[in-house]
Amino acid sequence: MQIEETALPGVMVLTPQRHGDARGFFSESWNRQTLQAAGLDLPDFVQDNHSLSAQPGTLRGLHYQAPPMAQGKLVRCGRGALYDVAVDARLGSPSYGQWVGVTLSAANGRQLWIPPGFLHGFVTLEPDTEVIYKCTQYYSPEHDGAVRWDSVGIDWGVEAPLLSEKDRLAPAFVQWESPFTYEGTA
Ligand SMILES: Cc1cn([C@H]2C[C@H](O)[C@@H](COP(=O)(O)OP(=O)(O)O[C@H]3O[C@H](C)C(=O)[C@H](O)[C@H]3O)O2)c(=O)[nH]c1=O
Repeated sequence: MQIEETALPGVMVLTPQRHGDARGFFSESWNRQTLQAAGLDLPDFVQDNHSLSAQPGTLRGLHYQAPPMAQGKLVRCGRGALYDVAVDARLGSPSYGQWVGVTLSAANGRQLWIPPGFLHGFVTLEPDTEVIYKCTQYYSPEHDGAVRWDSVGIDWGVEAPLLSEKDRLAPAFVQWESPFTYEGTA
């Protein structure tokens, strides 16, 4: 397991080992002990999500669930490729409003760990991209929210992405009141 920090403290890139042979490869996509041995102790996951986006240039985000249903997410790509983005939304954080983006693909096997308190969004880079992610809290529509994709200064690499109605109507980051507060940890 390779663990890399990003420019945003707390947001990490995890790349599990792949055991290749003439058939293809085998990889343990999630193993708590492996991460603990590497010094990374993530919270428990309670829900796995899986989405398919048929068109490249599909953008889902920027999303969050407010406390007490805030979600940490471990995101990976099952098919295709995506540019995955996290934004620090914790009021009082030294990196508040800052973002980081990582290309995740079925080919590179990279995963992005996004702690609670961060907005999450992605834009797909290939047709029929499938995104699979583990969440540390259950889905709660009452706590679900969105911030406009183009209001944080993120370089998505697309001008006119395919958006849901919810994402089209989301408030801009500067108008949005974050429900998250920074607690002095990464
Ligand atoms: C998130 C979620 C959604 N749903 C239902 C609700 C809707 O009927 C349908 C599509 O939901 P939504 O349009 O919110 O899906 P995305 O736009 O992919 O949203 C997700 O994409 C971003 C990038 C995320 O990080 C979040 O997990 C989530 O906000 O699935 C569920 O049944 N369970 C769930 O956990």
